[in-house]
Order: sequence, then C-alpha cells, then structure tokens
Amino acid sequence: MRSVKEQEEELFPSTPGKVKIERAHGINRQFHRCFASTSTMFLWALFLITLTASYLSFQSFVSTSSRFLSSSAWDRQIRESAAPVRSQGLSVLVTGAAGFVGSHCSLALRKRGDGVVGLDNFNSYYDPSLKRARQALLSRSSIFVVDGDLNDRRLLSKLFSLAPFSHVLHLGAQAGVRYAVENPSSYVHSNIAGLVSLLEAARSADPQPAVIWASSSSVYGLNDKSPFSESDRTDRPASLYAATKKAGEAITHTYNHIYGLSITGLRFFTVYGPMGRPDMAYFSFTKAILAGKPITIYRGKNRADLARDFTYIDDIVRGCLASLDTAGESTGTGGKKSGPAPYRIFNLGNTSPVTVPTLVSILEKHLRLKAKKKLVEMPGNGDVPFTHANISLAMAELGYKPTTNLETGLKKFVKWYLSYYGHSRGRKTNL
Ligand SMILES: O=C(O)[C@H]1O[C@H](OP(=O)(O)OP(=O)(O)OC[C@H]2O[C@@H](n3ccc(=O)[nH]c3=O)[C@H](O)[C@@H]2O)[C@H](O)[C@@H](O)[C@H]1O
Repeated sequence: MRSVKEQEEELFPSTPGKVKIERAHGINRQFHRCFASTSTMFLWALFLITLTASYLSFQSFVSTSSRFLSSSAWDRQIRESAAPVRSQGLSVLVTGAAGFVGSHCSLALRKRGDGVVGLDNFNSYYDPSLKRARQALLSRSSIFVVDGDLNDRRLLSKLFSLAPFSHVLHLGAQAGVRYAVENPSSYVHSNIAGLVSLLEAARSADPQPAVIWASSSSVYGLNDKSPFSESDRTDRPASLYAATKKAGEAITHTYNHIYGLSITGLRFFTVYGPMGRPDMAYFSFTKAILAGKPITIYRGKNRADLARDFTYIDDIVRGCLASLDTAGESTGTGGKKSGPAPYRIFNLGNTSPVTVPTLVSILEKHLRLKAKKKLVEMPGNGDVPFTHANISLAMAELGYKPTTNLETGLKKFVKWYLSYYGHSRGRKTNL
C-alpha cells in the first residue's frame, strides 16, 4: 500500500527546489498539547473550518493547483484568460509564465490581443518573490497564472478540456547549466518527465495545439565549429542541463512523428534583460558589485576568456511570437495523425559573442562602480568556452532580426535592477 506521503506527492507534484518546505507534523503535536479541553477544541475547530473555507475561496481567485479543480470560479478564469480579444487571435497556454522569458512573452501576446493562460510551479530554484512579482504584473494585464506543476497530468488535461488552446508556448523548465551537478533529478523531473507530461496532454487535446518550446544553445556542447548552425553536431552535451534539452529535441520529434504534433524548438542563447533570472552571471554580478563583494570570473584553457552570444529579452520575445505565428497546424485527432506536421528548430541568438570580462566592464560603467574580480579556471561543471549563433534560418523563416546589443541591453537591465531593488547608481548597498 502507498503511504500518505506518496499519495500526497502524486496529487501535488512539484519540482524539487533549493528551499525545502517544512512539513506540518511538528505543528500538529503542539496543537494537541495546547488545545486539550473539548470545548476549546470545538471552538478552535469551528474557527479553523471558517478560516480554511475563506482561504480556499480566496485561493480560487488568485492561484490554483489540482486542489481547486472543481471550482467553477477557477474554470471561468481559465476560459476568460484563454479567450483572444482580437479576431483571429491565438489562444496560448504559456508554461513557465512566471519565469523570465515566460512573463515577457505572455505580456507581449496579451498586448496584441491574444488569449493567454499561464502555468508555473513557482519553485524555489531562485527567489520565488520575483516570480510572484511577475505574476502580479501579468494579473494586471488580465492573465491568469495557474499555480501547478507540469507533472500534474490531471491538471493539464483539465486545462485543455476548459480551453481549446491553439498553441502551447512551453518555457517551463529547470534552467541553469552548473546547478545540474548539484540537483540532477530536478532536470529530469522538469525537462524530461514534465515535457512528456505536457506532450501527452497536447497530443490528446482536441484540437491539438501547435507546440513551441525552449531548447537551448547548450545543445551544441563541445561543438567547436563557429558560428553554431542548426545542422551542426549536437551529440556532445557538456552538462546534464544540455543533455535534457537535447533529449527534449528527440522527444518532441517522436510526438511529431507519431501523433502529428506541430513542433518548433527554439535554441535560446544566454537570454538577459529586465526582470531576468537572478542565477545568471549578469544578474548575480550586478548584485555583488553593488554590495562591494567579489565576483568570480571563469577562464578557459590557457587563460582564454569565456564568451557568450548574449541575447536581449525583447529580441527573444519577437522570435517566440514569430514562431507562434508561423507554426503550421498539428494534424492529429484521437491519438492518430492524419498527415505529417511541421518539425522545426531555430537558433535565437544575437550573432555577436562578447567575453565575460567585457560584460563585467559594461556593468561597471552603468553601475558607476568597480568590481572586485577573482579570475579562476573554469571549474569543469558544465560550462562551454563560447557560444555563437548562426541565425540565418530564423531570419529567413521567422523574419527574426535581433536589434539590441549588450551595451544597450545591460543599460536597460541596470536601470530596472536599481529601481526594482531601490538602489542608487554609484552607491554601494549593504546587502
Ligand atoms: O544559452 C543557454 O542555453 C544557457 O544560457 C545561460 O547559461 P550560461 O550561458 O552559462 O549563462 P550564465 O550562467 O549567465 O553564464 C554566462 C557566462 O558567465 C560565466 N560565469 C558565470 C557565473 C560566474 O560566477 N562566473 C562566470 O564567469 C559562465 O562561465 C558563462 O561563460 C542560462 O543560464 C541557461 O539556462 C541556458 O539557457
């Protein structure tokens, strides 16, 4: 027989994050000691029932998970959020909607009149309060974000039964290249199991949506042919993160082949910008420079600088929207395909790699502060020496054309960072 804990896990799966949620067992024991008398117990029970009832009805308005699947208010919110307000508008399920790229894409879709429903598990890989802030921003644009996990199949099938999504923009994933050595199972949970769970729901949906999803520049791994083209080797990943993204490309191909799902995989190149990810170098360096703390700059073989094809968020958003607009239809119904469906892969990069020390000097300039730099050898936990995108395919088929260089993009990021965290340029914080 399965234990209560196992049954709980099945009902409310979640991505393992860095912060562990404390269990309520200790609280239960205290409760018993404090409220031994029957009449006090009765009054407390009444109070708790009222409290729980108000909590549940409040939750059905602000967020949800499979716990609230039976609420009609929740159903209505999904339907309203999914409905486009322009003629011929799309209806898009955005996974990872409270994430960096997810929140920016959701807002852009809403702005042009498309219907958007978000899904996010708000895990604690990085500060969930930033994810909640993004959710609040989406909510102001009438975008409802469901608080749930990709692996919750019951929740996914409920979402597809409520809204005939024309597209899924699948951006929910365990990100970060180096964290994979610390928590490998979180990558399998989100990027493999979560992806399959989503594709199962999509292939069973009627109508079947077209799926556009985030692969990664990291699939090029140890490829040293530059710039990276979609036809280059991707069979030598350097991290488990990269391996799960490469596996995702193979998995999505299978669903395209068997079920006729229209698939577009986007290989993002080190995306940065306002409301970005605190785990990424440009973000954590900014925090450290402001706090007067040292930053560690990795170097490759023979002390060579590492370089990335840093790509600004607005360019990535345009690439994602163009992918949604040009995705051909899925061809399956009832688990069978009626003909071949599109399977596409595009690089979305900036085409001009910049070294990490140059990134740091741009930050120093915009922050008006000097960084304390520690130069160390690349630790060999998943990094690659450089990335460089060839974007001709995306230019030809999506009309993709990045317009923001690192200097301009970081200026916008620093402006946002200082205002969001309430710091002043040129002045150190005491974080
Ligand atoms: O394009 C991708 O597919 C990936 O892009 C991003 O990975 P990366 O390119 O590794 O970005 P990021 O961590 O910002 O490190 C940037 C540079 O700073 C160097 N770096 C980093 C940390 C540090 O302390 N010191 C340092 O020198 C580091 O060695 C590197 O050279 C996403 O995080 C990832 O989720 C995925 O989407």
